[in-house]
Amino acid sequence: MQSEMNFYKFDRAEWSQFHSQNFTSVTDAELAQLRSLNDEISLDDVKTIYSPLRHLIHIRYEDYQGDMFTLNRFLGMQRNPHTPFIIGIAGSVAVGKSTTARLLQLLLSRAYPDKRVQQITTDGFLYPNAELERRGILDRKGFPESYDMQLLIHFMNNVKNASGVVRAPKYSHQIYDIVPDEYEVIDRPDILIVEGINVLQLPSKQPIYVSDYFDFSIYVDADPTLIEQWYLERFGILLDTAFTDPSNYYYQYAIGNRKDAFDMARKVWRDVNLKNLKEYILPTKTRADVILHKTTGHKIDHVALRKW
Ligand SMILES: Nc1ncnc2c1ncn2[C@@H]1O[C@H](COP(=O)(O)OP(=O)(O)OP(=O)(O)O)[C@@H](O)[C@H]1O
Ligand SMILES: CC(C)(CO)[C@@H](O)C(=O)NCCC(=O)O
Repeated sequence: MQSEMNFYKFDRAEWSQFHSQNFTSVTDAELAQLRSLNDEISLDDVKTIYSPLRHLIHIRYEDYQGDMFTLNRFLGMQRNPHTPFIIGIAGSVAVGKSTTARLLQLLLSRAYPDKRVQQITTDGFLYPNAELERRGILDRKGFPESYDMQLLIHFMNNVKNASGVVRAPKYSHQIYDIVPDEYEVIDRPDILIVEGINVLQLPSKQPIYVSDYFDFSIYVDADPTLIEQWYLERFGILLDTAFTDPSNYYYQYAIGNRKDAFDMARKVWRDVNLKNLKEYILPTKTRADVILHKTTGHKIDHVALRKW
């Protein structure tokens, strides 16, 4: 907790007070849509936690647009370049970053029907397995050296410069690799949500951080014992869906002994993802603007807001 000394801390009841009087709260239709996104999401969290969070993002987005306007006025530019507002979401493997990103995308799309809100994960910037193998780091997937950071920075730069449609490589958990010749397309969004374990990390060689492109950032936090449980639950789901597909990375595990498969997953959690969390991900927590702390059942019990 000492490491979060530059944060205001709120429990659920306190945080829920930060609703705006003049900004619509989450509607029943939105709640229904969120249910279809992930039927485990607590609708109470959406009202209590995400609605005030959306309000905070709304204020920051307005300020950002004001700053862009001021800059253009100084530069004597006639037209506002379409520079997107970028939100970063960091946290451990399997803590729920992509679920949080999808939830925010939906809530922000609803708040701004005439704006384009897109989402992307940095998983696509991992080197393909063949390249990881060539470098002798296949067992370091997710660690800083397993990402093509130069490509990621280049991507962020193109998105921020609004230079047109930008493509990003695509990662698949099913094949456990980069999908050849398939891309995510980022098409001049007004708001882009970038989610990944590495988004608040400092660069090893590059002069610029991924977070230099962020206008707002969130860290999703939880006790590692709980995250391990979520990781294993998701592993179970991956196994259940791999049975019928021999091209699925998990197929051999799916048709084999289930206990052996889970023993293997527990080992990968301990030796790769937990290690990565402790060494490289957790130290980035206090760089975020907001920390969402989750407890059992993914319920958010605390929110921390950066003071300065
Ligand atoms: N708010 C939530 N409520 C219920 N279940 C959730 C919630 N967030 C995440 N989960 C579940 O937890 C697991 C991990 O979530 P998710 O895939 O979003 O994590 P992630 O941080 O994006 O992981 P990775 O970095 O490996 O891609 C999934 O099985 C997901 O369904
Ligand atoms: C793709 C990442 C790195 C991040 O999402 C992660 O899901 C992963 O695959 N980690 C490597 C170890 C493992 O198989 O869980």
